[in-house]
Amino acid sequence: MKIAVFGAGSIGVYIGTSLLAAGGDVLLVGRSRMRERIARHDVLLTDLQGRQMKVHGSQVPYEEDAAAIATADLILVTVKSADTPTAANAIAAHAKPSALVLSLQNGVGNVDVMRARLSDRTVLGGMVPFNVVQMTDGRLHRGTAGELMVEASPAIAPWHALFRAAHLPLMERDDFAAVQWGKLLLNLNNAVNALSGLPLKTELSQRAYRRCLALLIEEALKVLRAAGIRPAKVARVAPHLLPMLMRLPDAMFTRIAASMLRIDPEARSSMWEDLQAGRRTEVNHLNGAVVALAKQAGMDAPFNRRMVELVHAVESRGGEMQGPSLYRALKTGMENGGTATASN
Ligand SMILES: NC(=O)C1=CN([C@@H]2O[C@H](COP(=O)(O)OP(=O)(O)OC[C@H]3O[C@@H](n4cnc5c(N)ncnc54)[C@H](OP(=O)(O)O)[C@@H]3O)[C@@H](O)[C@H]2O)C=CC1
Ligand SMILES: CC(C)(CO)C(=O)C(=O)O
Repeated sequence: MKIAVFGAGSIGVYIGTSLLAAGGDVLLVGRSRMRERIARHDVLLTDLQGRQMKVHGSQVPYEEDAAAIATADLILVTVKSADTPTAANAIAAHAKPSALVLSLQNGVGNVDVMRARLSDRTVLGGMVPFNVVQMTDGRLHRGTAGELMVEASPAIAPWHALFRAAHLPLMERDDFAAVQWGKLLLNLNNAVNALSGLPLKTELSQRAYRRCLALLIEEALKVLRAAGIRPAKVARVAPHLLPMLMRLPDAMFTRIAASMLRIDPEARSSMWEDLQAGRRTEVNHLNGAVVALAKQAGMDAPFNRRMVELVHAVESRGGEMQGPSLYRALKTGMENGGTATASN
């Protein structure tokens, strides 16, 4: 049974190569940059537990033509959210009708986007709790822990053994919308992290950045409550405790929330990687999803709205923001509703 990874970047190559090394028949579909990188460096996967795995580049099937997914029985979609419509169109054009499509993306809207375009196929949601960064030395480094979650379905049954063999067990969840919102609350840190320019651990160790995150999560929790959505606990801390924990002084946070800082010092958010690569970010699909849900519920979400503006300003002009400036900029948005500018 064949697996195609559609959008082989950080997550796609990490998961695809892990499945390949575990004996899976895997094909990666992506861009020339990654194909060349794999040919040059092989694929070296490392993680925070010190595990290392090297797969020779010549053993990693990598195609740039989407038509290569034609023989796949499982298609893992690992493009960024803005590319989901293109991925769905390619699947509609080339994949077997029986192929199972599994989105391993952040955000709450990708599965619906694909289902709308692939109404005759099975499309499931998946959630990747851990972080993978492309290091300058060619490694793909997993910097946090956690198990993959997937929407419960009989269609996933044939794939459990392979994922388990690849040290990527799949946890089936009946409450998948809640899982996605639970993950999205954590992803509100992606923008804070990207604007900080710092590794996740350094950023989260600074109260000024955590206070920004507390504003964003607290607002999102209010919006979710108004919309009747209960986010699931997808990490060690329950969602409603996050704002209080984030606001603790550094010494207390380090002690009480030690598990949240169990992050490799090199780990960064995927949005930081986008800014570094000069790509558009997923901010519209993360903080923007809170703003959109607020609108549906007849509310406003000014902190998340402001965050979307700040990230767009940095996407076009570059720059980083220190914690206190970012906090002031979020609060300014609340008070004035003005247009964001990136500053220090
Ligand atoms: N990185 C992480 O640690 C985590 C990421 N996620 C989520 O996983 C998803 C993937 O993230 P990540 O792996 O970081 O993203 P990447 O940008 O590293 O990988 C996506 C890849 O897909 C390529 N791509 C886009 N469109 C196409 C297409 N039509 N055909 C072929 N290739 C295409 C992109 O190329 P190009 O950019 O050149 O278009 C890019 O190389 C996102 O939703 C992210 O939020 C979830 C948890 C952790
Ligand atoms: C794992 C996590 C939460 C790390 O920030 C992530 O989802 C991302 O980088 O997109």
